[in-house]
Amino acid sequence: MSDRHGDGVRRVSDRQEDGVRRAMGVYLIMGSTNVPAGIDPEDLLREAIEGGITCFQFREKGSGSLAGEAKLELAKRLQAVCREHGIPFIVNDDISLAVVLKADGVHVGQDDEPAAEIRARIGAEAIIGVSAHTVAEARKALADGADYLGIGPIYPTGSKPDAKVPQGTRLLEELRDAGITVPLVGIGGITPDNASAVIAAGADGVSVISAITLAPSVRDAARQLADAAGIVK
Ligand SMILES: Cc1ncc(COP(=O)(O)OP(=O)(O)O)c(N)n1
Ligand SMILES: Cc1nc(C(=O)O)sc1CCOP(=O)(O)O
Ligand SMILES: [Mg+2]
Repeated sequence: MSDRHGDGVRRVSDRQEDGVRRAMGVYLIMGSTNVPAGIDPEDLLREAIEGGITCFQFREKGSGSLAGEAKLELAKRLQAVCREHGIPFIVNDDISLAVVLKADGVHVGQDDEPAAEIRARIGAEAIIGVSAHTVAEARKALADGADYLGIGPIYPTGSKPDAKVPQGTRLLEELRDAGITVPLVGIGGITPDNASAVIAAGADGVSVISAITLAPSVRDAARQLADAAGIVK
């Protein structure tokens, strides 16, 4: 841990921050409800990794999602695939699950547990991602110890019924103009066609659900997003 930004807040070390920045490149989010019928989530994840994703978030949420033992089993299977390939495995919302699995990190929103409390539960080395929709929310998340920020929705999304109004790339630009240097990832309605605009606005990467999970070729979609994000293999 280090107080590299001189603000008294403990975050992952400089070396880890470089790793987090790289991991933001193409950040796939998926739970069982995002996977087309007849496809094994593990196979979809493997194909996305072949295509070049750099981070994975397990987000088991919404109508028809798994709970209890079934959720735990799916999370373990997907974490094993990530481990095989050196891809960070991040858990959405469910801090207890992240602790049980010794996940690489968690992602939380404004209505979830504050980052400062999460750090004490998941340990010094784990990555904490926080969603922010304004510069003020971003500053608060960073003061609480967030290691990266998820900024969205950039474009309209069909994957999150309670998503806020899309705000384009404006906040990414504002955050960089305000001197905020932490890793940022754009989210919401991002596709291979618009991903480069998100990077040009200051994001270190793009986070997607449907652009990969619903693509005719998962591998090609991941590869196109990696190209748009400027990822050099
Ligand atoms: C990378 C990333 N960015 C933003 C979100 C959204 O988180 P949140 O606002 O908590 O909403 P839910 O995903 O929990 O519905 C995210 N999950 N990942
Ligand atoms: C999980 C999530 N969070 C968002 C936010 O704006 O915070 S948008 C979103 C869904 C992203 O899915 P897709 O890539 O299919 O648009
Ligand atoms: Mg959340």
